[in-house]
Amino acid sequence: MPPAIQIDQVHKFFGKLHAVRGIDLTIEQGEFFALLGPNGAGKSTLINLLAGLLRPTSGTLSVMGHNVVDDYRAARRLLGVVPQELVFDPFFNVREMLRFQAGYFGRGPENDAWIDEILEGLGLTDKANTNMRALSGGMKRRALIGQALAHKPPVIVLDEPTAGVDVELRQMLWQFIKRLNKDGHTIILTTHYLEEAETLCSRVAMMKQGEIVALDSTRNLLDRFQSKQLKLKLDPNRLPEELLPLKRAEENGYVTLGITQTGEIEHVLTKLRSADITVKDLQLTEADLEDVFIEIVRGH
Ligand SMILES: Nc1ncnc2c1ncn2[C@@H]1O[C@H](COP(=O)(O)OP(=O)(O)OP(=O)(O)O)[C@@H](O)[C@H]1O
Repeated sequence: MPPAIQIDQVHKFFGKLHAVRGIDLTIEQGEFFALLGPNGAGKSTLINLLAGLLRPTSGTLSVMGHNVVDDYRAARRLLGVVPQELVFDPFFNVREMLRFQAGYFGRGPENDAWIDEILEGLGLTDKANTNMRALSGGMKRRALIGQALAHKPPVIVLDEPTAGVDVELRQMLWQFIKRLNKDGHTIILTTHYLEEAETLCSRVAMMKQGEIVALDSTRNLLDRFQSKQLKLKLDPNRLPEELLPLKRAEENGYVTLGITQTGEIEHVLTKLRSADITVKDLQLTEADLEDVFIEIVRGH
């Protein structure tokens, strides 16, 4: 079984700008994978390279074993990418647009049941006969996601699918995408909502300045980094010197300390007690993917 995605030593230059710097990445079939990184890290460039919209300066990329340059048609048919902009004839209604898109990739009437599923999964059933021009911005966005899925591709790339989308669609979209993943589709997601990546994705790559700076299971990333935060309400100017190295943040009268094990809480409290500092409130939270992300992106 070929991997869903195989990327070997890929570089991409835009003039002098080295946007993708020697990426190696294998994503197996059936994974729910997150590609994260700050603005300008190179995520969209990598996705555009996968979709054959850009050519790598060097290196190779393949989708389900098909090289995206030499075997473009086959690779493209196996991939569903939400386009940056809707490309459709404005006179089509939603169902016609989806059918047309599927037809472009060689699917015929046998695909109609799938199109019904997409319409339902994205909450578009009652808009199926509405002209594309007449859709609201949010509905157009749903149609855009539908367009990427219309030919039932085994590998689905969602680039910021929930940016600017309301809560209802977000929930609906995730339910639908989770089901597709359960049915065997490989999902690759880029998002700035790290909570989404944390709850949905089993493996994460973090990119920075064209490179992958972390690649691991979500669980390992969360475990590897300092995993707890202790928030204390106290006078920040009186924090004993021994505790300063643990300090991570200070806001609204709370000081946040990073700790690795619960046993350390006792140590912190003893120090505060002996310095005669009153703690007015105390909260203990697990670090999340956002903390890991900030730590990694800062550290490189
Ligand atoms: N067509 C292009 N021509 C020139 N430079 C480009 C082009 N596309 C992207 N870049 C540059 O390549 C770098 C990577 O951009 P890219 O859009 O891949 O980042 P990103 O990680 O997707 O960011 P964001 O989270 O903001 O979408 C940036 O410095 C960007 O300005």
